[in-house]
Formats: sequence, structure tokens, C-alpha cells
Amino acid sequence: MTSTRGLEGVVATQSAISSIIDDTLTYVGYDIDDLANNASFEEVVYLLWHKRLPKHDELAELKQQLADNMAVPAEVLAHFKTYDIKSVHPMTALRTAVSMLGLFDEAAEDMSDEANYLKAIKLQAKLPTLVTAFARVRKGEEPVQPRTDLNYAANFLYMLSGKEPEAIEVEAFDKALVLHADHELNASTFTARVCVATLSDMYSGVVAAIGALKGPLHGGANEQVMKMLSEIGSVENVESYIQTKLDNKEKIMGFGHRVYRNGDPRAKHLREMSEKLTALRGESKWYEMSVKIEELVTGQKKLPPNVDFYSASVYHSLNIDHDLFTPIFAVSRVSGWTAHILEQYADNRLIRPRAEYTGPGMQTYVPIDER
Ligand SMILES: CC(=O)SCCNC(=O)CCNC(=O)[C@H](O)C(C)(C)COP(=O)(O)OP(=O)(O)OC[C@H]1O[C@@H](n2cnc3c(N)ncnc32)[C@H](O)[C@@H]1OP(=O)(O)O
Ligand SMILES: O=C([O-])CC(=O)C(=O)O
Repeated sequence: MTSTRGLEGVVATQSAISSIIDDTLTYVGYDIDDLANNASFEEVVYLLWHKRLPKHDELAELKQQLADNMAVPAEVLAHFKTYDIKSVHPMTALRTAVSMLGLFDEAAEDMSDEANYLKAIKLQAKLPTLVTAFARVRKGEEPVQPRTDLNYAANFLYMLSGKEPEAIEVEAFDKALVLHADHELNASTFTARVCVATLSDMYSGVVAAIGALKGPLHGGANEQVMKMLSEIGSVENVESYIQTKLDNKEKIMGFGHRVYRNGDPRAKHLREMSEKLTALRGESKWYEMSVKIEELVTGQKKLPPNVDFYSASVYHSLNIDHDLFTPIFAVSRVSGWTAHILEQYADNRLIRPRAEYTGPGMQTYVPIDER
């Protein structure tokens, strides 16, 4: 038995949700460029869950269901006040809060199709409320109640700041949500599928996925990109900073990808938004620094930026705290995780691969006094 490091190139399941073929990303057969330019996030959520685009009444129903389920139990909100919230990473808090949601869902263990679909709606609806409440409570502010008249993207920004966002902010955030919604068998989605393939419940699958997304080699990279941009500080400093990292064989966050070889098709949309939004804020330097980093890393290492690179300056321009970037990724990706969980349940088989053993050969037990 020989293993493949990091399961590179291993085809571990079948899925009809999203595909990456020859560097083209599609959700249910729709090119990501088409969806990014035309679809709303709610339409994409429907697409991932139902494997087709919604009609008017179906979209209206989904929006209503999301609006109806945005509130989170008071006990979960109160729990944010039971620990030193300022010292806790929001992904750690989100992981625990989502696990707590399972405590308050009477249908948590109901494995019927209807109950599982409803759990997907509840999770999609409640994640923004959790992330924004956490962000406010740690600043000593009260959570803002969601508004039923705002769309999903606008509601998130509204609950975060307490102010109704501008149209351009909503448009950019909605597009970012569309771009992050699903991505074939990425590490967090695979984690979710492995978890629920034991026939564990959906909350367990999503908690496991949040844990996997948190790492800086996956969703955590967007926060690290902003940390890097902040450390560099100005366009003039880019070259020496990046050159030193490359000389020291350190990774540049937001670059490289396990599957894409010639570039991540999502990055260009985020790059465009970064240019527009940083200019609007009078802070074009974040975009200019990013472009210079891209030139250097792509020029020297042939590594193009991934989805996490330009999303950093986009979210920064929306006045979002840097450690909320990865929780926002989760707010979008929960649509994909739940779609994959539903798909796994629909045709389940335990996921249990093998390991190539590299330990010692057969040994004989030696009593502790004789060792
Ligand atoms: C949403 C997402 O999850 S997108 C990915 C987000 N993660 C990041 O941006 C973190 C930075 N990037 C990386 O760490 C990697 O490119 C990953 C994790 C995305 C992909 O990893 P893998 O497919 O395992 O590639 P691996 O890490 O083996 O890299 C292959 C080679 O490219 C180099 N390389 C890969 N990414 C980078 C990078 N960002 N900066 C510098 N060098 C890199 C590696 O050092 C390695 O070089 P070597 O062969 O000389 O040792
Ligand atoms: O697919 C991957 O390995 C990581 C990624 O880009 C994503 O999850 O969006």
C-alpha cells in the first residue's frame, strides 16, 4: 500500500455540486464568471441546494425562510459574555457557537430529508447573526437585530455596523459571497463529508468544517494576507519584504493552489472589486501593494493569487475587522458545506481510507519494570 501525500489528485467522491476542470470553476454547470456577474447570493444558495436556479416564487420563499430563521437563541448570545471575548479568535468562537446551536434545535438528531433541509436553512440564516453579534459584543456593543427587508449581504453589513450599508458595499459583499460559496472537495468540505458519512448530524459536520476552514493554509489565509499588507505598509516596501520572504522560502499567503495551475478564476473578480473599493475609500495603496506583490510572486514563483488574496483588501475596504475575514468565508461557504452534507446523506457510504504504515515491525510487550 502506498499513500499519496496530502491526497493530491485522489478522486475521493462523486459530486454534482461544483467542478474545477481545466482551471474553470462551475457551480452545477454555471461558470463562476457568469454567476459572479449576474446571480445574487441567495440564488446561488438555492442552486447549490437544489441543483437548479430558482424561479421567482422559489427565491422569494428561500429569502423568507432565511429571514425567519436569522434569530439565534438568547443563551448562545449570552454565552459570548461568559469568557474573555477579546482574547478569543472569532473562528474559535464561531466553532463553539455553531455547536451550541445544535443544543437548541429540537430537530438536531432528526435525520429526515425535511429536517436536514431545514437545518441547512437554519445554519445559513444564523451564521451572520453569530459572527456579527460576536463582533459587536467584544466591542461592548449590543447585537443588532436582523432586518427582514434587507437581502442576505446587506443584512450582514447592517448587523455588523448598525447602519444601512451603501449599495456599492452590498453589491461587492454579495459578489464576494457568491465567489466563496462552494469549491468542489476543498479541505473543509471534505471534512464535513467525512464527518456526516458516519451518519452524524449536520451541526457536527459544519462544526468540523469550521475547524478545517480556520487554518491559514485554507480559509485562514485571507486574514494573514491583510496582516502581511499591514506589515508592509507602503508600495515602496513591497519588494524588499517579499524578496526576503521568498529568499527564506517562506510562503506568501494568498498565493498557490492545490488544484488550479494557471490561476484561480475567482481572483480577478476580487481584484476588480479591490481596485474599485480601495479607490472609493481613498486608500488605493492596499490595491497597489497587492498588485505589486502579485507581480513579484507570479513573476518569480509562477504562483498566481487565489481567492484569499484580493478578498483581504476588499473586506478591509468594507470596514470589516481583519479577524472577521475567515468567519465571513464560513458565512458564505456554509451554503456549500450543507449542500455537500445533503448530497452525502442522499447516497451515503462511510468514508474510511487506509494509511500506509511507517512504524516499527512486530514487537513484544515488555512489562513496565523491565523497560
Ligand atoms: C480558500 C483556499 O483555501 S485557497 C488557499 C489559501 N491558502 C494560502 O493562500 C496559503 C498559501 N498557499 C499555500 O500554502 C499552498 O499553495 C496551498 C496550501 C494553497 C496548496 O498547497 P500544496 O498543493 O500542498 O502545495 P505545496 O505547499 O506542496 O507547494 C508546492 C511548492 O510551491 C511552493 N508554494 C506553494 N504555495 C506557495 C506560496 N503561497 N508562497 C510561496 N511558495 C509557495 C511550496 O513552497 C512548494 O515549493 P517546493 O516544491 O520548492 O517545496
Ligand atoms: O479548493 C481548495 O483547495 C481551496 C479553495 O480554493 C476553496 O476552498 O475555495
